[in-house]
Amino acid sequence: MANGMTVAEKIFSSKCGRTIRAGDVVMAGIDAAMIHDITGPLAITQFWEMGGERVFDPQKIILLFDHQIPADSIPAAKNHVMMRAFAEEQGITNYDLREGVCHQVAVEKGRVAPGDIVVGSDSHTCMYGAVGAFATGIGSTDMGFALKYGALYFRVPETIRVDAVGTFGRRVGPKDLVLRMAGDIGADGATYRALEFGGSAFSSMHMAGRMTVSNMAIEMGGKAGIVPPDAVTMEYLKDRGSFDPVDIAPDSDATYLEKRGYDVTTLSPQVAIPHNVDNVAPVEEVAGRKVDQVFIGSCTNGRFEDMKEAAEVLGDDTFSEKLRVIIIPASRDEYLKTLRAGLIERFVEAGALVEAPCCGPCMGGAFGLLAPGEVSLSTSNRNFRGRQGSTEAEVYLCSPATAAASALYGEITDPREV
Ligand SMILES: CC(C)[C@H](C(=O)O)[C@@H](O)C(=O)O
Ligand code: SF4
Repeated sequence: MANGMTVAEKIFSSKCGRTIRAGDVVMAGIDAAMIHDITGPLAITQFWEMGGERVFDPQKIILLFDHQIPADSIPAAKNHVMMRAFAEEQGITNYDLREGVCHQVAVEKGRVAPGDIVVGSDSHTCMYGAVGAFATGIGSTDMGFALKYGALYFRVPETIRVDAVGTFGRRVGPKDLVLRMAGDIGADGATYRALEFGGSAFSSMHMAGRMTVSNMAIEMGGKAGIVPPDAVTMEYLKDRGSFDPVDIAPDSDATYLEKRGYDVTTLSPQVAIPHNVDNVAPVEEVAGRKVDQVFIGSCTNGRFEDMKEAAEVLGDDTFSEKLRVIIIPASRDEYLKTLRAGLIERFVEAGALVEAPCCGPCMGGAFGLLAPGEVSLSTSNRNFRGRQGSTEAEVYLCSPATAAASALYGEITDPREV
């Protein structure tokens, strides 16, 4: 039997100071805990109900506002007031009303380090696996406990290893790869497993792409989605904080529950078809379907690289008048990069509604809701019934390139043909 360890086993072993294997149940310390404007108030209430007076470490709590910012209702505004009062009372300084989507901000501000164990009261917390953290979403009761004690019980997950080799073709990229994975693994195929990503296609992938892939681990049921840290990770993190080097590279003889391989050279743009994230087909199969709204943004695909990908497809053209195009860089930093590159002007000129950093229409909470019968094409991560408004509406998921190409014609379009 192999004796080597996976990244997840290495992270837990290093945190617990002894050998930890998949299947072990351990109480592990938390390096960071993230709450946002929707789940934060619930977690804070749980914290109080557990007799919480002071949080375990104000420096390790991250508090962000993104789902309903600016407030779209009086209850949302009250939540914001409660969250701010909590931050001030507890001396939490890692909080900001203006920065953007929680996951993007947590990573770009250097709040998460390789080898960390991080929890967030949001399912896409798994995105921090892109910098080599074991990061996972938890419920509000667990978060109340984590805020108070700074530790939680974990059952260390078994790992599914996914290797990708090859070079992406023109206008094909990480989102197409992760949609294909979701199609193959299934929406519950990795339930309570860690996904560990590797291979040459990952080594040469920018951090934005790694974040896209790790972000969607939960869409396969994954507890975590980890890209072992390498030179690309350290380069990304170098100006964002000081990080101790950690040796968490998986062993060559690590025990995996399953191994999967992809050659991205032959991958075509992929689309998730309503109403399941694993109902995935190559774009050719759905090309021509009429679209009423295109959304380019979210924690999945709201980074500058995504904006650039969309802008390259747009070129000097104009978006179709037959649909609404909503573009939202995921954070203030990503917005500024997009602005300074002249892309905001280009998008607005082309007819897009460019909004300030927030979750936007991703989960149909704040704005950009769909009417019955309407069709959305979105670079976000979920397309279940009712996700972006009416339960009678349809949501397709795709890459920024496919979204931009489709926005040009008002129908699902293969970006390689633009
Ligand atoms: C509101 C929050 C609990 C939710 C999540 O956990 O993912 C949201 O961010 C989403 O994408 O559906
Ligand atoms: S952008 Fe979408 S998926 Fe990401 S945290 Fe916000 S609502 Fe959730």
